[in-house]
Amino acid sequence: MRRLIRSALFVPASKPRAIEKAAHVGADLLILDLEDAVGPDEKDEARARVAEALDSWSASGAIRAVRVNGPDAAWNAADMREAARADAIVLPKVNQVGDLHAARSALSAHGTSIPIWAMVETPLGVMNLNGIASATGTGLAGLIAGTNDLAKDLRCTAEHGRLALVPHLAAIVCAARARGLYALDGVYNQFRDPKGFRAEAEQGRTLGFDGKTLIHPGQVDLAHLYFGPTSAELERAARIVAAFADPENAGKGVISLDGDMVERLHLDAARALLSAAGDNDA
Ligand SMILES: CC(C)(COP(=O)(O)OP(=O)(O)OC[C@H]1O[C@@H](n2cnc3c(N)ncnc32)[C@H](O)[C@@H]1OP(=O)(O)O)[C@@H](O)C(=O)NCCC(=O)NCCSC(=O)C[C@H](O)C(=O)O
Ligand SMILES: [Mg+2]
Repeated sequence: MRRLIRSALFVPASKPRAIEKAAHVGADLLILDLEDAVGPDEKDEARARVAEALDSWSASGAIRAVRVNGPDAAWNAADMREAARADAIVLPKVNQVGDLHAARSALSAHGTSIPIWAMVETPLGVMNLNGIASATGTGLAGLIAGTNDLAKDLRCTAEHGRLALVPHLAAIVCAARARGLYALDGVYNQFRDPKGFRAEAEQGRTLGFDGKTLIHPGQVDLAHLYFGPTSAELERAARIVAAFADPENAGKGVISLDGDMVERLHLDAARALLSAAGDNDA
């Protein structure tokens, strides 16, 4: 059963202090960024830090990923070589399924089959979601909404509870769910505004995202709070499992629990939740 990924912290590879700090912040996924957080003049120095940064995160318990510069960038080939050391790779601005096949080939040439996370952050990427999400043979693990780039390219504003982005976010979740992939929400830029973060995290959870991408360590605990599971959800799941295990309910398709109708699909969801929570505790 798959583990929970509630928090995915971007860590600029150009910031040694942030790399050091990231090892201890408790994020489920750490994304060492070689792309937008790193200025053009810092790229080579940042890339040279990848191996050491990944090593320094090996005891963190997090999945360690590297976000490379996109296939059109001059830095891409060198980035791919270093990223092949990670547990996973994050590809920015995925426009079509061919981008995933190209990345898979490059990673194979470096002798690795690490999972790929695709950032959906262009109008073309949203339009091609079906094909992108169907590319599970490329080792695709999840979709990540890139809300800053998407808002820029759509020329929409990120106001009114992300009104203009919501249809695209829902499409990303739907594509991920249809193919059994993770779906992670975009970042919240106002990193000193916990109230605004809470509202956006709640919205992301409501839309069905598994977790949220983050830019600051102060956002990790809040992401875990919103992308749960809460202790009440865990207790409820345990009660559902226990109820179906009761010999009185043996073979039943539907039972009554605390005034609710509970079906076997709820039992499956309860088992998945308990298993994922157990994996993260391990
Ligand atoms: C946003 C920041 C530039 C703010 O930096 P700063 O003002 O220095 O923050 P603090 O002083 O509050 O930092 C406190 C300590 O925390 C460490 N820190 C800060 N950020 C991180 C981090 N991301 N990971 C790990 N540690 C971090 C500082 O080093 C301080 O440590 P200490 O000295 O011990 O107290 C900064 O937070 C930042 O650079 N964040 C990441 C920005 C980033 O990665 N951007 C690119 C990814 S987002 C994106 O591209 C999304 C997508 O593509 C889209 O299109 O939407
Ligand atoms: Mg982006």
